[in-house]
Amino acid sequence: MSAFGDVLATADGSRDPSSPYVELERATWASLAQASTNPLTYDEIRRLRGLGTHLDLEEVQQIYLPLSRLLSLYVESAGQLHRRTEQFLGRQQPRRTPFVIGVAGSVAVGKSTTARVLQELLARWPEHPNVALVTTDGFLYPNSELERRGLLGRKGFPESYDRRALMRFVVDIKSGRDEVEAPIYSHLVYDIRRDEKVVVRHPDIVIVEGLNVLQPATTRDDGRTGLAVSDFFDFSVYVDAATSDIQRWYVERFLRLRETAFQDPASYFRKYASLTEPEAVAEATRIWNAINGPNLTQNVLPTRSRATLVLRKDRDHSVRYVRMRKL
Ligand SMILES: Nc1ncnc2c1ncn2[C@@H]1O[C@H](COP(=O)(O)OP(=O)(O)O)[C@@H](O)[C@H]1O
Ligand SMILES: CC(C)(COP(=O)(O)O)[C@@H](O)C(=O)NCCC(=O)O
Repeated sequence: MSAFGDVLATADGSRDPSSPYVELERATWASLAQASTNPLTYDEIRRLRGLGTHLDLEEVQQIYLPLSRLLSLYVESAGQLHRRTEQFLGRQQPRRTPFVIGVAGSVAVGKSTTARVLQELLARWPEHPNVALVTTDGFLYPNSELERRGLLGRKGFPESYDRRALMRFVVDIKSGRDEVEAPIYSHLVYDIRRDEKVVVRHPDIVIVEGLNVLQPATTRDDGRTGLAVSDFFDFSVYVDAATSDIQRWYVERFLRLRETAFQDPASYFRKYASLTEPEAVAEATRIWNAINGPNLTQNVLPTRSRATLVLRKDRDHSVRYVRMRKL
């Protein structure tokens, strides 16, 4: 890690005035919920629980609602800044580019759940109803290409993605193109779906969720450093938890999938459906130790201090504190 990285690592979580972060304990953060106008009815919040099997109603109200309000403030300010900048430049481009939010974190930490809840909540504000969600797994190379590159056992590592295509996607969004397509990954068949794409049309906000969205730019063969997708983010959230908890959530999810999705005859993981519980725990632990754990340590965790905001979870997924960059 660079000297600068060390400085940030020490500052992580600090309430020291010299830290570039401000940290709010759960109770303080949750108290902001009362001040936020709630755009959802109680029933609508209840329906959100369908997104994550164990998503707690209180958690949505106390943590995700204030977060969506904060994000909404940022979107509003970006609109104001856009108008003033256009005025300054003597231009009159009426439409600002979509506001792009990156959601990063380990496999099984709860990125998809966080991103889907934020999508639902943000879309309730009339100022920005069109909120698109794109997951970066669509940008993984197809299995055939991963095999050709010797990367089948490294799905989720930075080199397993078509980073050029992901960058193109984000650049197209931030250029203000009306329609942008992204490929789709199927967890069922464990490969890219060649027959389908997701089309993002006139979004107000785009959430880009994935393991590696905060990866810094890589140095190219000619020695020049390129751009990183996060250079085009207006805001980023890192979903964080202790590694031992994340590993447990991974194994628990694997056990649940064994009883549900893995039963599907089309599932690539059909072979796991017939495992006994101890065998399933052993297999999930093996996959964690071989792929997702090392990827977390080597690639994902080092990007945490690049996020605008960190949601730190406790062992039951409840958010213990929120840490954000000072403005
Ligand atoms: N806020 C939450 N409260 C309770 N359970 C959660 C929460 N977020 C995620 N989970 C559970 O944790 C597991 C991983 O979540 P998921 O969103 O699929 O993670 P990721 O997208 O990071 O792999 C899932 O089983 C999910 O139901
Ligand atoms: C598809 C993933 C790489 C996640 O991708 P993301 O959406 O974060 O870009 C991950 O969920 C995964 O399946 N990891 C590979 C572990 C394995 O090979 O089973």
